[in-house]
Amino acid sequence: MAIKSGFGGMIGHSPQMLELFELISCVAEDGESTVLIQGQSGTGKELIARAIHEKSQRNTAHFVPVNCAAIPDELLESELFGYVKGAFTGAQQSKIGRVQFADGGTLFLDEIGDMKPSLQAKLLRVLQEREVEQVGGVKPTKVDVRVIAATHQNLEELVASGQFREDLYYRLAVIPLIAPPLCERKDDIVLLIESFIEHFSRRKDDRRTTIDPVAMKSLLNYSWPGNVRELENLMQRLVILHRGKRISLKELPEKYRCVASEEIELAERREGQSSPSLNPPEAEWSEDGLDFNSLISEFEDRLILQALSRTGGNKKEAARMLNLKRTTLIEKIKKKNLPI
Ligand SMILES: Nc1ncnc2c1ncn2[C@@H]1O[C@H](COP(=O)(O)OP(=O)(O)OP(=O)(O)O)[C@@H](O)[C@H]1O
Repeated sequence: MAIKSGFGGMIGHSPQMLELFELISCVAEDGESTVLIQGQSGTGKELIARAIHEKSQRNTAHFVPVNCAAIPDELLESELFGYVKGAFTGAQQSKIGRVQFADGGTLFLDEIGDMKPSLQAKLLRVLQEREVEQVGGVKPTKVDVRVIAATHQNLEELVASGQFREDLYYRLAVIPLIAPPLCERKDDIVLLIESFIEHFSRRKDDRRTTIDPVAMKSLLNYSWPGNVRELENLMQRLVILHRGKRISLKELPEKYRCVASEEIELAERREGQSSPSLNPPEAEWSEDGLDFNSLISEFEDRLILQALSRTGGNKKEAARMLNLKRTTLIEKIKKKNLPI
């Protein structure tokens, strides 16, 4: 489930993601070269492929995803290349395959490392000759597709062990892209959490679920082996179970509690203290009017403390959320002597 914002539905502001967005724009502009996306499961490989398609001139034709690992070997060939009437028992009429369906558009071959060798040879032909031959057919048909392949496996190792054709590997890897694992771009975690909470909250009502600083720190410490998919699923679960509440460490499932015991104690001590309200302070109108500067300053304090509490004390993130320069935020915290 993709969130409809960010770059082509991709959320991220870490240097790795910004670099990736730039690469996607270049690749989309070119429109022809084959792309190989490598990365762990759940890192957004399909989102990357969709973004390349959507931002390219091919976006008026189909984006056709095929998961090579999910379709049994014996069916994958006819799914990809189609078949002519009578090609095998049950082929009562001809059917075009997904390669042809993607004509003018993009064919996304997910889990390409699982494709069996005989199909790899047929795919190589599509890439080299730009033509496709249906199962049982005699005449090849010209096709104009951009192929984007993806895998969570190390294709170079598969080539070295003889499980993947070297010639196909080089044909696919004209433009290699890496989807970075979430643990290597922790800068994105807070942003992703906020986006997912907003997305899942919007469904029923506007009450917003929030994460307290220690729970946030714990989520930042976690290693995220399932990457963005795992984070997305956890946020969906938390929003459903604790709609509109403030989530603390105890609401997180056991494996996501990754802070030292001293911090847990500290969190428990802080539990008693109320969190700063985001509402503007009550204005006291007297005959002389009101103290404009101190009211504004008080509201400023609340906004800063809220931002820090939402980011687990991360000043860089808090500054981003407040749309302030990091140095400006640090100056304000010092000048106001805020309790952080
Ligand atoms: N940068 C991102 N911003 C927002 N959502 C993301 C991002 N990356 C991944 N997702 C979401 O995470 C989920 C998994 O993404 P996707 O299917 O593209 O990953 P994948 O690498 O192709 O996974 P797999 O290898 O298991 O097929 C999707 O719901 C997707 O919308």
